[in-house]
Amino acid sequence: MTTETTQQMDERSAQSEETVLQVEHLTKKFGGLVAVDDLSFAVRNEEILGFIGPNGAGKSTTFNCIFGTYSPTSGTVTFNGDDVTGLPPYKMVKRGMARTFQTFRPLPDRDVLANVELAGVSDSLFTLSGLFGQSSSNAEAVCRRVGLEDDLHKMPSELPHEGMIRLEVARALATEPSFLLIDEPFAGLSSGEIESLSRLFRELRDDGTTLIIVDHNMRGLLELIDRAVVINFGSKIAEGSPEEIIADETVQEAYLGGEEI
Ligand SMILES: Nc1ncnc2c1ncn2[C@@H]1O[C@H](COP(=O)(O)OP(=O)(O)OP(=O)(O)O)[C@@H](O)[C@H]1O
Repeated sequence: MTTETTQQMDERSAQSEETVLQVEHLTKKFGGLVAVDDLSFAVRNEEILGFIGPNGAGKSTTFNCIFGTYSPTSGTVTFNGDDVTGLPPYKMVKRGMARTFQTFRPLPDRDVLANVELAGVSDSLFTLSGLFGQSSSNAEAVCRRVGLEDDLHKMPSELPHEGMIRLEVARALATEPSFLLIDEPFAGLSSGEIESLSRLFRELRDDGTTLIIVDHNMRGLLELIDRAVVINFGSKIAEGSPEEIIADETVQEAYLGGEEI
């Protein structure tokens, strides 16, 4: 039997402290279809992890199992050291996780500021925080944070596409998360817009937020992320730095047939 040295124990402890999200042997079946198949990966504190895979690979299903929208068929999700498998989304939000949606969901009849304000107010605090104007000043700060300071009183429909994405991010940030799941932020954006949004994600990371960014193609993503996990048919096919991912033959094969790396 080998005995662990103090140095090894310190290293192991430092590693586990670094891990904020651990997905282990996650499987999600829809009837006979295995959408996520025994998937394991970890997300480290204050990194931007790219979660990449072709269309239908199982990215949204994994995302939904982490955030509690779906209960996994089997496997576990550990967040900040606690087993959170199957906890509903509102409990995940209370624990510091937030997400954006690919399909925008702002309240169409409220302006930008009100949308962010309402996203950040928990039911029990609604009246109290409204009374003291607390939620409004927080919401304004969040809008400034994401670059919507000149659009506070615009209706969502008046925002350009990039503005809508920023509003989605602001609504997620209004809950003061330490961990942010971002779903396909770059679809339909120009290179300049991708660069500017990437700057925001980097700033959030540098301020202490951990991010997972999901996308089916890698345009814009590889310059932004610290590491990537690539999945196909519900299973992990590669994990590593952007350089390692680009050079990976299995990834290249998965992306043959029209998908862009
Ligand atoms: N609620 C559901 N019921 C049945 N099948 C589902 C459900 N959600 C997803 N699937 C199936 O699970 C598989 C993985 O889908 P998922 O949406 O997770 O992939 P994805 O990688 O997010 O794809 P995309 O990039 O197109 O969003 C697909 O075959 C999909 O049809």
